[in-house]
Amino acid sequence: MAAGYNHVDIEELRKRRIRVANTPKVLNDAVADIAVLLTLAAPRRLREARLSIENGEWMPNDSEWMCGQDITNSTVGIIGFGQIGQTIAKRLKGFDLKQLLYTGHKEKKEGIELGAKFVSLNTLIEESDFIIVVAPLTTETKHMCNEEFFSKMKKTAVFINVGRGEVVDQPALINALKKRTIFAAGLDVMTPEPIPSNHELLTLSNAVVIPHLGTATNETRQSMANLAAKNILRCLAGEEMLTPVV
Ligand SMILES: O=C(O)[C@H](O)CO
Repeated sequence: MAAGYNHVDIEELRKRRIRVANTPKVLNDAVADIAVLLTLAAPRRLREARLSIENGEWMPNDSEWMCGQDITNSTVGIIGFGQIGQTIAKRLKGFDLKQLLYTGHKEKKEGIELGAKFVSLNTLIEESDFIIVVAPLTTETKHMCNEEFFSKMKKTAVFINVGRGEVVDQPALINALKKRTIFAAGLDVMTPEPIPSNHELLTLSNAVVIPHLGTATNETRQSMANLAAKNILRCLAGEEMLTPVV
């Protein structure tokens, strides 16, 4: 029950003639919502803000205290423009911002229709105030967000990942957050998953980290289960599955 199937050995299954289906589309809205949630939470320093209350450090008389970054009028870059990427872009239109898109595939008319602009990866990294990664894990995307990537980001920029943890060279991200060469990160995915509770990533005040909750709503999990069950029944009946991978 997932859209991504990087955790499944497709070649081996193909060889053994075992059929595989995933559960795309029905989860687009829930994952896009989590992307927007992190795109708001990370720049507004949600983790740090909550901790400040617990630590008795609420400082209402300091006008600069706990200030974050505005999303309105910013430039958001989305890496990966499949169905989830498109759903995120639609939601972000409501924030009056400029959208840059990068896809390893052909430019899609849906992007142009949304008023977004397809650009090179370099342009996206250098010009974005927010970078949202929603790309699947492939041999091309593995560790795509590495030391060089983070070094080209603006110092005030925020990095969001709702795709797969392995798209990011995580030690490079941790380094950038620690040295504050980027402002913050919002992560629904990481390596490994589940992440050990004493992992360094969880100690960083400028990282909002949640445990791969992209599809975790009752409605979406129900739709995913229905789709998976329909695929199984069709497969057993010798019919084409609705969302076949193999
Ligand atoms: O790929 C997906 O569907 C989500 O990330 C859940 O695994």
